[in-house]
This record gives sequence, C-alpha cells and structure tokens, in this order.
Amino acid sequence: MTSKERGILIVLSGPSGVGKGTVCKALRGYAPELVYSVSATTRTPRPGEIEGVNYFFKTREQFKRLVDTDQMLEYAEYVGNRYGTPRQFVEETLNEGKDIILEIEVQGALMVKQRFPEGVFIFLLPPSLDELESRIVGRGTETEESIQSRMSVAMDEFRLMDYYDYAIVNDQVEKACSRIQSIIVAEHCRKDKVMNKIKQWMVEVK
Ligand SMILES: Nc1ncnc2c1ncn2[C@@H]1O[C@H](COP(=O)(O)OP(=O)(O)OP(=O)(O)O)[C@@H](O)[C@H]1O
Ligand SMILES: Nc1nc2c(ncn2[C@@H]2O[C@H](COP(=O)(O)O)[C@@H](O)[C@H]2O)c(=O)[nH]1
Repeated sequence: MTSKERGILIVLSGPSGVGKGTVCKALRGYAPELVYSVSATTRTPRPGEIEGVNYFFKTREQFKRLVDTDQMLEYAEYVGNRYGTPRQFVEETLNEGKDIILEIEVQGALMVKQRFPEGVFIFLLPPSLDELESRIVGRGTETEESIQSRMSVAMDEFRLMDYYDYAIVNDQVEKACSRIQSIIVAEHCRKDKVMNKIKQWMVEVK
C-alpha cells in the first residue's frame, strides 16, 4: 500500500458548558500535532472571539449557501443559531495523514457518524448537573434564557450518549486531556493492527 494512510477523525461533543472548548485549548499544548477544525456559525461573536480562529461567522443566508452547495460535513441548529463543520478542510487534513478534532454538539456528531462511521466519538461529561450549570453561569456569556435552553438541550444530549465510542468526565482539565490522548493512542494502535493484517494478507495472496 503506497498511498499515505488517512488520519483519524475525532469528534468531541457533550453539553454546552461541560468544557469542550477549554479542554481542546489545553490539548493544543499536550498534542500539538492534532489539527483543530474551525466551525461556521450564525451566532454573533462573543467579546474576544476572532474570525477564523474561534469560528467563521456567517449570516443565515451565507450559511444556507454553504449547506446547499454541500460544503458542510455536518450542521445543526442549536439554541436559535446554526453551526457547521466546513467539509474541505477536514477531508484535506485526513488525506494528509493528520488527525483532526471536531468540537461540536450532539446532532451534528450523529450526522458525522453516518458519514464517517470510522471516526472516533468522545462524549465529555460534567462531574454533576449542578457543576454543569455553574460552569455555564460562571462563563458569563449567556443570558438566563440561554442558560435554561442549554441545560434543557443537555438533558436530550445525555440520552444520545450511547452512540459514542467513549464517555469521559471533565473533572479536571489536565485529566480530561490525558484521557483523550490515551484514546487517540489506543485508536492508532487498533488502526495499525488492522492495516498490518491487511498488508500481511496482500503479501500472502501475491
Ligand atoms: N474541568 C473544569 N473545571 C472547572 N471549570 C471548568 C473545567 N472545564 C471548563 N471549565 C469552565 O467551564 C466553563 C465552560 O467551559 P467551555 O466554554 O470550555 O465549555 P464548552 O463545552 O466549550 O461550552 P459551549 O459548548 O457552550 O461552547 C468555562 O468558564 C471554563 O473555564
Ligand atoms: N453541530 C455543530 N455544533 C457545533 C459546531 N461548532 C460548535 N458547535 C457546538 O455548538 C454549541 C454552542 O456553541 P457556542 O460556541 O455558541 O457556545 C456547543 O455545543 C458547540 O460545541 C459545529 O460545527 N457543528
């Protein structure tokens, strides 16, 4: 097999406020070789958020055009806004043999699972529901209405956890990062084992 082996697609999701963004940010220090997908959204930027770094900020019309022209790998409506993963960047990264991580909500994750069943799906859990709410409140970015909507959506999201390959608790950021790294290492070992088996069969049938 001469072509480069594809990288692994990792999906990290879980309820709003569980710490996906915080963990991904810390993970950049621990796993600098991982590539991070930047999503598109119709929500307005929060103070400090930068176009192309945190999100690609789009109007509803621009977002619809991206979906209609099949430029989105997945997309979802979440608490009144649209979010989606630009397809081309993900495919190019995987074809270059690099691993990429998507930090997305659950509906979108399930859409990715249909299209990329070989992906690795990780659900991030809070230590408790009270802690989840304190984290959303403590972040100071949401209105009371948005906090309640996000907590309510979280209940539906927990019910879909069975579709994931792994569930890990974000009790401490460093521990969550190390759990994700262990999963990635294990998935590479599993993939290498399968590839070695295929290579062995190819030699045998020659
Ligand atoms: N392990 C942790 N212990 C304590 N606080 C944490 C931990 N992880 C994240 N937080 C805090 O929780 C808040 C929410 O984190 P973050 O914004 O990363 O969540 P998120 O899952 O990315 O949310 P969203 O889906 O809404 O973007 C932040 O204020 C962050 O500092
Ligand atoms: N399906 C997708 N969900 C996404 C994407 N990018 C982010 N998200 C998720 O949306 C909610 C809300 O995010 P916020 O920045 O407004 O707090 C959160 O769960 C994100 O993980 C995406 O491309 N697709």
